[in-house]
Amino acid sequence: MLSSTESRFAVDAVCEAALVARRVQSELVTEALTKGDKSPVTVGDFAAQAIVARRLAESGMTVPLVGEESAADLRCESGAATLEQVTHFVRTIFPTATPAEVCDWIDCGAREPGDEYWTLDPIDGTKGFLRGDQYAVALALVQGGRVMVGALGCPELEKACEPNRGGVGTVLCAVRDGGAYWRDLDVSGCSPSCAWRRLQVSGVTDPAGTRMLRSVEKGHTNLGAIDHLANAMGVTAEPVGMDSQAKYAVLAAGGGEMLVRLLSEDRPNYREMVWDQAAGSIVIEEAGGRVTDLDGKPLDFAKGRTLAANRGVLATNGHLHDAALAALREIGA
Ligand SMILES: Nc1ncnc2c1ncn2[C@@H]1O[C@H](COP(=O)(O)O)[C@@H](OP(=O)(O)O)[C@H]1O
Ligand SMILES: [Mg+2]
Ligand SMILES: [Mg+2]
Ligand SMILES: [Mg+2]
Repeated sequence: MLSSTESRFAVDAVCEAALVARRVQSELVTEALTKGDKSPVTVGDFAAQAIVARRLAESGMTVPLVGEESAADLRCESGAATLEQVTHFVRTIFPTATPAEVCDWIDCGAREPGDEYWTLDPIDGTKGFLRGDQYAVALALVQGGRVMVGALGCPELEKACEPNRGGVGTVLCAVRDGGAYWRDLDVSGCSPSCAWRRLQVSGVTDPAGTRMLRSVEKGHTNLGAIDHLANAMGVTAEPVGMDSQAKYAVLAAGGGEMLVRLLSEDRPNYREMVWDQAAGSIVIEEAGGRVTDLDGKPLDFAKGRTLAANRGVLATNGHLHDAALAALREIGA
């Protein structure tokens, strides 16, 4: 099942980082810095990237890491206080870590994607994290432009199959041609639910019965066009807003049939980042679903840090994919 070196590494790393992120969320939820693209980054994002990068270096795997965050802003004087906070949380895992080491570990993620790479979103859904909603630690191994292993740590997802908050959180892992599985995130008490359970997408085939999942942030998608799409498909249920790749987990577990990332009106030329899609897409595919861009093309992870050859993302339980692509064409999305 999930016995390869790579899948065991991915699960252990996302669990460790997700539990630290959860600790940051309970003790210190605040926007630490604003990045060049005006997006927020928190102590949790930096700490999670430092921890996963350090674990990868220790693992002996020589595959480069492509991570979302960089330590450049922590290395300046204005970032010193944030760096101190980040170091405090990294020391809960690596007690002797120094601020300089923490910066170096974070910057291990600055590598360019080649034929083989790990890609990390240390906190996907940072805006959800700041609001106290869903977020995920997402880690995936890409080879030859295809995702081969993916793991998602979702501290606020109670069960994979429902979009509800709470509980001990959820971890998911998928291996190409090996299936997708989930279990509780925090198994420190190791109850019976620390066993892996197979993920299977929903069997719904009638487009009218589609439960749609979408971003909460209107700047990350196009809410008006999602409503048009729902009308074109005859969907009756209101789309459910959820931050992060936690919504990919819900789709993979059969708690929804479709998720769509439409291009926002203010950034129509936006291209998805590899770490925002890699882990979530293999989890859905290995649960029996289908993932393409808005034109029906497969996601191509061999084009650098972005999915430069793809426009947006459409993921479904497979049964509804062609109907969704037809509706996307009909509304001109
Ligand atoms: N204009 C845009 N269109 C689509 N996605 C965007 C975007 N601006 C930022 N994002 C991405 O949307 C991700 C969150 O997705 P969602 O809205 O589904 O939670 C962010 O990940 P981070 O939170 O890791 O930065 C960010 O990379
Ligand atoms: Mg971000
Ligand atoms: Mg992200
Ligand atoms: Mg992120």
